[in-house]
Amino acid sequence: MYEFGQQGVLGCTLKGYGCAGVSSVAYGLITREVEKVDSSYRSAMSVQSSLVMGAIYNYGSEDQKQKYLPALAKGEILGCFGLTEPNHGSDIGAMETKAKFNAASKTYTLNGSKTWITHSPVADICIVWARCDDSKIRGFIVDKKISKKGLETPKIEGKLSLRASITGMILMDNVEVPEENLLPGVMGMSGPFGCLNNARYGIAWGALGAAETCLSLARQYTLERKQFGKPLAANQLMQKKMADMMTEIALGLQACLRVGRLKDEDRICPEMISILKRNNAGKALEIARVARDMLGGNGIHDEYHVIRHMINLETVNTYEGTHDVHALILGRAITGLQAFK
Ligand SMILES: Cc1cc2nc3c(=O)[nH]c(=O)nc-3n(C[C@H](O)[C@H](O)[C@H](O)COP(=O)(O)OP(=O)(O)OC[C@H]3O[C@@H](n4cnc5c(N)ncnc54)[C@H](O)[C@@H]3O)c2cc1C
Repeated sequence: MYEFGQQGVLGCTLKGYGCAGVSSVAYGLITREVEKVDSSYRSAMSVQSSLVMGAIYNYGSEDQKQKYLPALAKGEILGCFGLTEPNHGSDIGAMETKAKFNAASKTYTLNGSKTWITHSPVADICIVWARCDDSKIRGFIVDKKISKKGLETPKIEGKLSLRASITGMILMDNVEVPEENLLPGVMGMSGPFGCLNNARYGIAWGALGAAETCLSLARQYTLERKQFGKPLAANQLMQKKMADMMTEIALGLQACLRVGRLKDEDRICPEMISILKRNNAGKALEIARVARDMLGGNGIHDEYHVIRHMINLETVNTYEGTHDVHALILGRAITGLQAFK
């Protein structure tokens, strides 16, 4: 993360606080390049940039911004974003984590658990979303230095996808958070969803980066590998597979470019992001699966990398709104009927 910080890519669309202030298209191009290497690295960048820095930048007080954003931008401290709970993933609006205000001590007491949280075991701060006494969802900066008592962030073991990214839980048993660590600028689900929208946009670009790597590896492999006396790539079937892959990648990138430009003009709606995230993550996963097959037995070996991308993309297709939940969001927009409530 420190190296990302040195390169200026963390929170790079934000203005001030040591951030680069580049366009959404530039941010997308960076996530694409990073995910060509591994989806875990892009996840690290997305969480720190969109989910943690984005939350503080958009909803934080000036003091919170001054205190946390420059250090997060340099990668000197690490953040995580605690939204998903053991009993609530897609239906996160029903979250159970509670925040109770104590007028005497001017603190909030947090109780509940979050799971599948990228970086929670190693994060310095956790953005935690919780339900307050008035039933409204609010965001908190849980600073591990300040709110130690009752806070645990165990690692989730046994993960076969995004193996270069550490994932854990956030367990809160009467954790005291000072009032000044409440994010004052937002109330309700628009808080977490605003952050997720930006992260999903980056994922849409990034997933195609992983797909591009899979196409490139499959191309190289089938050019070199000979069966039936000629390179595998000389077969029409192989060429059609690669033509389909390239077509989906090219169309997906064009859509990212268009939405990125609209985003910079503040002319997007969340459904545009749902189309992009759902299409590009789903298509990238399909491309990775086909590429894996094109490498035959070698395709399952980590030395050839395709299966690593494929298994990573299983997560990319699931987190930040599953493929099917984005379909339901689009279905609601098309019909006016909500199928998931
Ligand atoms: C590696 C990894 C990292 C993650 N990082 C973070 C993080 O940093 N912060 C965070 O808060 N979360 C994180 N997540 C959690 C992620 O966002 C959730 O896994 C995701 O939202 C899905 O929730 P769930 O796992 O509870 O699945 P569920 O919601 O239980 O869904 C299970 C299946 O049911 C389907 N489904 C759900 N509802 C409906 C419906 N109404 N109709 C039809 N089908 C439905 C889903 O599409 C899915 O196929 C991470 C997850 C992973 C795997």
